[in-house]
Amino acid sequence: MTKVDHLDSAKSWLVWIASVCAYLIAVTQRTSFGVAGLEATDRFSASASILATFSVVQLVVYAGLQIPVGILVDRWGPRAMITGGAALMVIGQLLLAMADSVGSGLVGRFFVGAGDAMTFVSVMRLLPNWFSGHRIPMLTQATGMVGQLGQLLSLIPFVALLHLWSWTPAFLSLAAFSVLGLVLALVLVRNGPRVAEVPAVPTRARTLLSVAWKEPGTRLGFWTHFTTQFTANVFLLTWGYPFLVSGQGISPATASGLLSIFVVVALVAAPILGAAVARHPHRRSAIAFNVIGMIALMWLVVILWPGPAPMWLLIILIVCIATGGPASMIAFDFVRTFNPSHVIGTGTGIVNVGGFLAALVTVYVVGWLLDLQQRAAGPGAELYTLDSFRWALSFQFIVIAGGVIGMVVTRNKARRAMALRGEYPPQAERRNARDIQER
Ligand SMILES: NCCCC[C@H](N)C(=O)NCC(=O)O
Repeated sequence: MTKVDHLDSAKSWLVWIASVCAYLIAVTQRTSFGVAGLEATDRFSASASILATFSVVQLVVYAGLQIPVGILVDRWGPRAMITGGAALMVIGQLLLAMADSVGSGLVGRFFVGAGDAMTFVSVMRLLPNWFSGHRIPMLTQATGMVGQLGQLLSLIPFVALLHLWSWTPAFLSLAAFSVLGLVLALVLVRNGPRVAEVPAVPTRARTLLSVAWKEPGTRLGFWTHFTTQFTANVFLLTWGYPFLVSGQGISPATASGLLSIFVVVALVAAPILGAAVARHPHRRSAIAFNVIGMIALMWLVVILWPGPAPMWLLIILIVCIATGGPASMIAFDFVRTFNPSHVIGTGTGIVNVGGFLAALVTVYVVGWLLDLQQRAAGPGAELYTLDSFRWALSFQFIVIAGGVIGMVVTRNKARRAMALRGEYPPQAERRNARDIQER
């Protein structure tokens, strides 16, 4: 087999399908605790803030492990990491199934977060090993899209099992589901010839990190992920539901319906963005800027709207925020195309911190601003009012502005580096410029 014969082969598709299934299973484990909130409150006699701690622990573990995981993917290969991640999730869900105190529950959730953190970066790392470049933008989007369906498995069959069988058997079945991920990774996932034939490249963690970070394209990816994805996370993970119900005054059932738009938009927008990125690789940042601009504009309109916003406006807002999810996958395309292959895992890990870091900071600051306004309004004041949400959610503009500055600065640096290598402006633009000069 020559170096590229294996690309886009039947085996490539088999490896991709198996690894995406492992990612879908990881997303199911990730989202399972969120849908078991009421049962968890009973089981652990927990308050709302203790329940929130479970989510925060998981997010912190996930974001904190991205860079070490990325480095390990480059050193050990994606297969070992996906298998190890599935094994950790089995342990985590077994612990959670047996847990009867907050402490033991948190340890279980820690293992689930750690295993989950090992999966996505590894799946992304497999793509350039098994597929040719023109297919990767679409496959990147498809990976994100299929993975998110794991959320539906939590929402429907897992919730049904929880009600039918109660806590322990339901979480044991999640552990069994992760065993399936482990077996799939062991039996079907292969790192691919490129990884197997790696020449003598440096594998010291510090070297991998420094090579990936020094590449402006990696930092462009970081800021792109940071800016495109965080508003969706903030909305879905914490503040969307109270903003819609208590701020905008819509019913809980309608609010849940509005939140489900996220899944639909992800399914529709992902192939469109994947095709756009594949056709116009030199317009990737412009595509991301357009999505960010739409999100910022719609938030501005909703926040400035006198009184509660009409339903059509809320729907447009949610469609724009939700498009940020698939748009964030552009960030991983930057990593792949700007970095040498031996640091793609490390670069992907760095980039994947972006959106989750921005979301963690924003979730916290929005909560803090809501509390602050309630205290300032005096005793008996309501925590969630439309006006307090307006001010608190405006913090997102600061994060967006910071992210856009990061993107512009790193994009310029990346373009300068490409120009030095004679790769920028792209050929078509160079041809146009020559034609104009010759006329
Ligand atoms: N269709 C939306 C997919 C968004 C995925 C997201 N950009 C991401 O970074 N995912 C990482 C993960 O571990 O799921």
